[in-house]
Amino acid sequence: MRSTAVGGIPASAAACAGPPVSGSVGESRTTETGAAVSTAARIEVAGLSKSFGTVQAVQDLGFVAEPGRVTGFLGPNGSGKTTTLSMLLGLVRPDSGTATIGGVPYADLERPAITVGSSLSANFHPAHTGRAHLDIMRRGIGVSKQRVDEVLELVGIADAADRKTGGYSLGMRQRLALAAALLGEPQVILLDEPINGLDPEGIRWIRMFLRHLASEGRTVLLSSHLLSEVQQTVDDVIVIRQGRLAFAGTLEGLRGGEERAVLVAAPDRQGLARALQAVGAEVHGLRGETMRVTGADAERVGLVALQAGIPLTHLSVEESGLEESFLELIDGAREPDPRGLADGIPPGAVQDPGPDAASATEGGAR
Ligand SMILES: Nc1ncnc2c1ncn2[C@@H]1O[C@H](COP(=O)(O)OP(=O)(O)OP(=O)(O)O)[C@@H](O)[C@H]1O
Repeated sequence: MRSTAVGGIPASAAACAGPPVSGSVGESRTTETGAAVSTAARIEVAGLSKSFGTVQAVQDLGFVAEPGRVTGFLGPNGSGKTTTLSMLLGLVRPDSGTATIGGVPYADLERPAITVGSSLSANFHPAHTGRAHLDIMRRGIGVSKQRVDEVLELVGIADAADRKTGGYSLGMRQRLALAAALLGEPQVILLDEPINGLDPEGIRWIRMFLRHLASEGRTVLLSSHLLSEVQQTVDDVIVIRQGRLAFAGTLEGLRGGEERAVLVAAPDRQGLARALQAVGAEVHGLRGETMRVTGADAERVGLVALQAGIPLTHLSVEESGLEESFLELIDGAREPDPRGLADGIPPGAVQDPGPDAASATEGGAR
């Protein structure tokens, strides 16, 4: 079957549907679009630590990334994201702790390259064409030649398939890395900085694409050092700082659950302020021509103005303090949020560290 794509998104869920995940069976639920979700594709990291010489790259890290959701794995440069992803993929052996997929370490998965797709070690030979690169990879994991054409279509680089990757732009390389990750139709997709280097159209495309993959019940985990880069894509966020968990939970949780103020402007500011205070709202003064109001949502503010006969020239909800919360977490000004942490790590997520958590080479995260 050759997949048809509309705006880069597969026309049907079947276009990218993959085989069931090997490993533990687990409970099942459905996504908002009705796709089946199995905990067999859940990523769980518990008590994970890794040092390189004197550098403690990852320290007692624990989080869960759920199937059917896009999870952003965020932290500044050098905070341990790649090391963690490498441990999940069995490329780096943890000093302690576990990193599992459906409860099973990568190296023990029945068909690891089919269960998990990753862009982590995306190294393209500059003299190879995109198609040749994918063809070598598909032989390694044992999928059909036809699948190469399918993934080239899916990621929108079919036209460049027979050009050498040495001439690819960064955006094209990102798409090729994603194509490689999708070759085995995996239920779990790990992407290292997939948005970096994409143009605005590419960013819009990858956001829709990743959301589509999650809507099919897949687990999508993507790293980034910029919240702004991923905040329109992710459902959940994991923030790490100096190798330690700083936050795990939903975007709303990261925002801190704080009320978002309403910004309102009217020629009769005094009258509007009085009318709002009369219903218990707080008026916090002016931002230019605009008043900042809490204790009433935008609908209520509009209604109060209408009832007072005061025409409005502006009514909006204040931008959230999401970026500020994130920056405070990563520069250490905000303490790790126990509410967020509890959100992200269900009871029982912590497991005994197993000596065989990774069997592969001690190659390092780079
Ligand atoms: N193979 C290695 N040998 C020595 N130190 C390493 C190795 N891999 C990673 N480190 C160190 O571990 C720390 C975490 O690095 P890591 O690459 O995991 O961070 P990161 O969050 O992915 O950073 P970036 O966003 O810059 O890619 C850094 O101090 C890094 O220098």
